[in-house]
Amino acid sequence: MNYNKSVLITGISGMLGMAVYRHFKQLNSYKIFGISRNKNFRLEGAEILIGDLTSEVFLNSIQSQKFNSIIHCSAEVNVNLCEIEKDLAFKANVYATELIFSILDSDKYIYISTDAVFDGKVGNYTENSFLNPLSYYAETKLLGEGVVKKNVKNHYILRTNIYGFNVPMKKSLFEWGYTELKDSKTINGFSNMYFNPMYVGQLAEIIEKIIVSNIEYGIYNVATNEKISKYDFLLKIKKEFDFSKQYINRIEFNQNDFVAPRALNTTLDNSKIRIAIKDYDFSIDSGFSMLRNDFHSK
Ligand SMILES: NC(=O)C1=CN([C@@H]2O[C@H](COP(=O)(O)OP(=O)(O)OC[C@H]3O[C@@H](n4cnc5c(N)ncnc54)[C@H](OP(=O)(O)O)[C@@H]3O)[C@@H](O)[C@H]2O)C=CC1
Ligand SMILES: Cc1cn([C@H]2C[C@H](O)[C@@H](COP(=O)(O)OP(=O)(O)O[C@H]3O[C@@H](C)C(=O)[C@@H](O)[C@H]3O)O2)c(=O)[nH]c1=O
Repeated sequence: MNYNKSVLITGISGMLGMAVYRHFKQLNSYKIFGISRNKNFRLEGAEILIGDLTSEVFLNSIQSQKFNSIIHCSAEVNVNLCEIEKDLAFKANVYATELIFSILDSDKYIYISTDAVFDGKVGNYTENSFLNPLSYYAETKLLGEGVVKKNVKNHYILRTNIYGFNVPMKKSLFEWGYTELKDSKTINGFSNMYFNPMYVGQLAEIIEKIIVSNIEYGIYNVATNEKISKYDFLLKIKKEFDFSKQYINRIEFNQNDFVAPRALNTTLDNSKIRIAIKDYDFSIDSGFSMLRNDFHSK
């Protein structure tokens, strides 16, 4: 098949990368490229380029390829690990971003950032709110934003907080909550930690809408409309997947139990993206219903 549009997805084997791949694949109108370090990684309908994004040699080897869009989903997302292994975090989240955005050629670039660039003291942050990352992971993601702005004008920086799942399951928030409840374990849910969780399938759809639109380049908060505590989010998982017998302790987050500092209220004001992308359902319930469908058909 001859496609006239191409998209490169970094971190295509990851939670968001796979959701983005699945979305673009079913559109059937894009030539899809993906980058993974895993030599055995294959995906139907995608050309997988094997390499490490921290390798200048690798990126130079694919430099002659021109893409219509690059969606940079790769990162080291283990927040506690980033706090301890700072070199690894810097290389994966800042240096790799510098190489990608300075070496690879594309009409549009998308960088996935995080709500953790804010310190969570007030919440309801806009794109212009005061930035104060608490953890080293969050600091590297913010440094990544700087690298993007420095290298290319035609960029979208999307600050978000996402949930989803990998096959086989890994350790992200939904995966952890689901697995613990399935194994009949009692878990602790933080009642004083707030966010606007967005399902990776929702974010994938929004990314496509951004690419095909001509909305202004820059920073966008891509979050759901509603604020929810992490405790209530876990309760939603319990309800949605019918773990009626399991118990979730409603407790307050205690920083002493965590290696890396965490922010308490990273809720984002999503007005800018809602005005730019009209007629999209930014509700948590819509994301959960997509999750339910994807999870049962996995
Ligand atoms: N998960 C979350 O809760 C949130 C995530 N984000 C952001 O969303 C984005 C996607 O996160 P998510 O999908 O959860 O992450 P995952 O860990 O699921 O996927 C990231 C992928 O990046 C790839 N990768 C990491 N380092 C390298 C490297 N040096 N070279 C090549 N590939 C590399 C890995 O693929 P492989 O091993 O195949 O090479 C991995 O599968 C990230 O930018 C993250 O910061 C933002 C807010 C919340
Ligand atoms: C929310 C929560 C987590 N936990 C435990 C289990 C969970 O795996 C671990 C970490 O929680 P979280 O996944 O919510 O927190 P964290 O690892 O800080 O998640 C972050 O991920 C990175 C990639 C981001 O970019 C951020 O936006 C942020 O959501 O803490 C609880 O015990 N109870 C809870 O209520």
